[in-house]
This record gives sequence, C-alpha cells and structure tokens, in this order.
Amino acid sequence: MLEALVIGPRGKMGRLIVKSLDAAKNARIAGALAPKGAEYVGKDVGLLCGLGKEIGVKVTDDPESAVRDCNAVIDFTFPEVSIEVLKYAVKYKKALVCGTTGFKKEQREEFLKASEVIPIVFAGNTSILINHVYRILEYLAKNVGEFADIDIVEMHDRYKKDAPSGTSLEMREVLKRILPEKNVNIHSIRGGDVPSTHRIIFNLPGERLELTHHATTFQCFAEGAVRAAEFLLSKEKGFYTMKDVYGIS
Ligand SMILES: NC(=O)C1=CN([C@@H]2O[C@H](COP(=O)(O)OP(=O)(O)OC[C@H]3O[C@@H](n4cnc5c(N)ncnc54)[C@H](O)[C@@H]3O)[C@@H](O)[C@H]2O)C=CC1
Ligand SMILES: O=C(O)C1=N[C@H](C(=O)O)C[C@H](O)C1
Repeated sequence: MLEALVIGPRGKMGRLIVKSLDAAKNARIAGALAPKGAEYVGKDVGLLCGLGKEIGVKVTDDPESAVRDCNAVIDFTFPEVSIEVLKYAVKYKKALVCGTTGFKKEQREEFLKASEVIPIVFAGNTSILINHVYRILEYLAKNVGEFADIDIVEMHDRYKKDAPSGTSLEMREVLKRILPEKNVNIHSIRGGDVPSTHRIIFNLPGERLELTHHATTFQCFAEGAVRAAEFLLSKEKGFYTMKDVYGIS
C-alpha cells in the first residue's frame, strides 16, 4: 500500500495531490511537509487541503521524521526544496516522485546520482497525454524533422516562476535526441490564469502542423503523480520517467 508524504500541501499541486491520494484505492496520506514555521503546521491535512474531513494526520515542518515515516515522497515545490527533500529520501531509502521544474543542470545530476540508491520518477510533466505527445514528437522528428522549422510555444499563468516550462524543455530534449543539430526555439508566455498549454509547430514550405496540449485543470498532473508513486513501490533503485509509469514504449 502506498503511504505517501506530500511536500508543500498548501501549494497548488500539493493540495490536489492530497485529494488524489485520498481518492485512490490503495493509498494513504502518511504525512505532509510544510516550510519551517508555517502557520498551519499542526493542522489536520484533510482540513487544510479541503477534503472536508479530518484524516488524523497533522502537517509537520520536520523533514527528518516526515520522510522516515512514509514509503514514498511526492514533491512538487521549488528546486532548492526538492534538493533538500532528495537528501532525506536517500538517507531513509524512500521512493521519490519529483515533479518540480526549473532545475539547473547540476541539480538534475543530483537526482541521477541519487537514483543509484533509490527509485526516482523525475518528470517535468506527469499528464498521460503529454507523455504520449513526446512519443508523437519522436515520430515527427524522425520522419519530417530534417525538413521542418520547429518551434515550441508554452503558456502558463502569471504566477509560474520558471521559464521555459519543464515540459517544453523535455520536448526539446526528445527532439534533439533525434535531431542534435536542429535549432528548436521555445517561446514562453505568462499571463492571467492559463493552466498549461504547450504547442509544437512544424513549419514546412506550404504546410504547417501544430500539435497542442491544453491542461484544463491541474488534476491530470496530480493523478499522474500518484500513479508514479504507486509504480515506484515495486521498483528497485533507478531513474524512471512517466513513459515507464504509463508503459509507453
Ligand atoms: N511535473 C508536472 O506535471 C507539474 C509540475 N509542476 C511544478 O511543480 C512545482 C510547484 O508548482 P505549484 O504547486 O504551482 O507551486 P506553489 O507555489 O503553488 O506550491 C509550492 C509549495 O511549496 C511549498 N514549500 C516551499 N518551501 C517549502 C519547504 N521548505 N518545505 C515544504 N514545502 C515548501 C510552498 O509552501 C508552496 O505551498 C513547480 O516547479 C511547477 O512547475 C506543476 C504542475 C505540474
Ligand atoms: O503550472 C505549472 O507550473 C506547470 N508546470 C510544469 C512545467 O513546467 O512544464 C507542467 C505543466 O505545464 C504545469
């Protein structure tokens, strides 16, 4: 059974992950970790996250005991927080789902290194459809990429801190694996309350293909995160992606 620790339960994603865990059949919320001294430390996680009921688990700001008392950690926060959480996950040998974006190269490498000790899903986008889009991009890159001008346009709400989005960087990585010399520009727009939109444009003389994914709510990401944590329970150490979780071959 999944006994998950949620990092940042008052965040946009943290709150939805708590809800998805509560709705999942074989899962329990083992804990929720808040920033040191947050005014809601000690509150019931269910009440804090809008489940409309107490679940008998209190929000803590002690990462040591929180990580120790779970079997998987789900973290959608900030790079510096995620690096700290990673250290505790390694110390207590716990599975980790990291959905945070905006890492520097050296920080990403710390996750790779840690995966020699613990199982990790590292994913800039946990939605099922986006992970199928990556597969479609491989096909297009192989078959028409050489002749096309390729651009990625991503739109998010005005509160998103990082740009370009983690998803657009993953998309470019997928394309560059097949077309290492290709210049793929990412155009980032931040505004209003747009949840998440990614458009990949293949421009050829005389014709154009636009592939667009819209997240209409953030629920798809939260459900993907819970699915990733469930997936990791049966896994040994290793670095996994959502392609592994969704069985996309
Ligand atoms: N991989 C994916 O599919 C998705 C990834 N994201 C990424 O998830 C991250 C979080 O996004 P949002 O939920 O929108 O941000 P948010 O700002 O709403 O939430 C972040 C939370 O982290 C908490 N936090 C800060 N310091 C902390 C600490 N020391 N210990 C524990 N918690 C701490 C804050 O209190 C806040 O509640 C971003 O990097 C975003 O890009 C967002 C959606 C989907
Ligand atoms: O809203 C966000 O923040 C999101 N972040 C991820 C990213 O950076 O790609 C995934 C999704 O786009 C939502």
